[in-house]
Amino acid sequence: MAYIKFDDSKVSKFVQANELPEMQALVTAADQELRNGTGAGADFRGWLTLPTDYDHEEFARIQKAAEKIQQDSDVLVVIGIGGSYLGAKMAVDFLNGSFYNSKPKSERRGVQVVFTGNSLSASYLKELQDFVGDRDFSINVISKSGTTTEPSIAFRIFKEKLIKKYGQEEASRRIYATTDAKNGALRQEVEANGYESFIIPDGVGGRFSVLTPVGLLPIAATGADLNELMHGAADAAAAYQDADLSKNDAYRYAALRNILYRKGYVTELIENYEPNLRMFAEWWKQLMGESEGKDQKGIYPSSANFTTDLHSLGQYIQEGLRNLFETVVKVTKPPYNVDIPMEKDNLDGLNYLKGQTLNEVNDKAYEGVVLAHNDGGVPVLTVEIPDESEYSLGYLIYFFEVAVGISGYLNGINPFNQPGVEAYKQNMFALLGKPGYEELAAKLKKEID
Ligand SMILES: O=P(O)(O)OC[C@H]1O[C@](O)(CO)[C@@H](O)[C@@H]1O
Repeated sequence: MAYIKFDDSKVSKFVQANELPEMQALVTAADQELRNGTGAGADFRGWLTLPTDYDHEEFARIQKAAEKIQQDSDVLVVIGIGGSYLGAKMAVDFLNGSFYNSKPKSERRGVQVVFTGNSLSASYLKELQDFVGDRDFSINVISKSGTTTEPSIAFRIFKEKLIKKYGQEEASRRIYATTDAKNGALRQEVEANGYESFIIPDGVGGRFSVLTPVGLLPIAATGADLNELMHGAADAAAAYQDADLSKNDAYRYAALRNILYRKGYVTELIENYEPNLRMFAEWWKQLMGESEGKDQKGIYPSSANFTTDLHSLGQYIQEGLRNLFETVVKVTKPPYNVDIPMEKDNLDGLNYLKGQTLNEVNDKAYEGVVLAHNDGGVPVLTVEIPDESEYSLGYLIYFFEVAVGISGYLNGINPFNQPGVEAYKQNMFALLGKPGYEELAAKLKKEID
């Protein structure tokens, strides 16, 4: 039986029986492009084999570094943006729950892990500095280029704090840099100051890098089991190899979302019923959006957190513009369950829930929502994982990574580049007065005035 249960029964009202088989030839062609490297962006397929083909010496070094951090620090400050942030944050939340950082030390497997360098908010940076306060801390700065503005500024600020507290030598021992093997500003700084460093492999783009040191060091710092994470991803890599749509649910998901897209369902909402999967949605949005939104086409990836958003977005999903479809990531057995107390007076009328746990109530909400939204004209796909273990997360990550590779080729784009991200950066550099941008600065100034 498949480890991830993929349920597409709630798209049958919207997709004719012949449509999926008709996609098989295209999926087979997309599979060949992906596997044989004949598709666009082929140099960035390193993630395909990553779960089994990684640097084991470096993997062991990451675990050692995490142990050292756990011994000498209360907090690990992780600095990065985009693919150098979202995967790590998503995994830390998924595996450790919503209140991990607030738990007393004795109830945590690892150190507190906080994230910065993912915005230009001075207030956030200040609040985070105050949060770290006088406590012992280390830094994991993550940047392939080393020149991305947001993490570069945050790194300067936390590096200054680290040097003030420990002096240059000890500060250098508390900085872990995850960056390119040879190139970039951060690599230069590593060489100059002797920081311990980990490598972002060349063939793995930022949004596919969660199973590289980019994600692995912050995850390990929380005490999570990296071997199980990689094991889950490796088993998924083996499970999702067959191009046959009847045997490969990740490919089936890719094909169905393309069928829906061509009918006008141009927005996909990734949904969860567990708050610690909120960041999973953010990771998925980058994976899908940066991979597919190009050449003036692509599904717009959005998200909703249930049941919370049923009381805000629920109205729109039920009755708004009919261009939405939903993909629910469902957890069969969340880590905890809660009994609902019965009250003698039953003033709120809740005693009808007698004998039902909160997880059962949540499951009924899911079932009710799927039926209601389906009736309202919204196709719903469900990707169900058994639990919130490291193994399941590794499996799930790979499911969506391989699906977006196939999906991108089905839609005739290069799923592995992100040229559009540069546009705002160029303008920002010009407006900030960065040397080399004088001409653009003059042009923008005219437009602004
Ligand atoms: O790791 P870097 O070079 O700081 O880049 C950060 C992120 O910026 C992007 O290049 C564009 O958003 C992402 O793909 C990448 O993950």
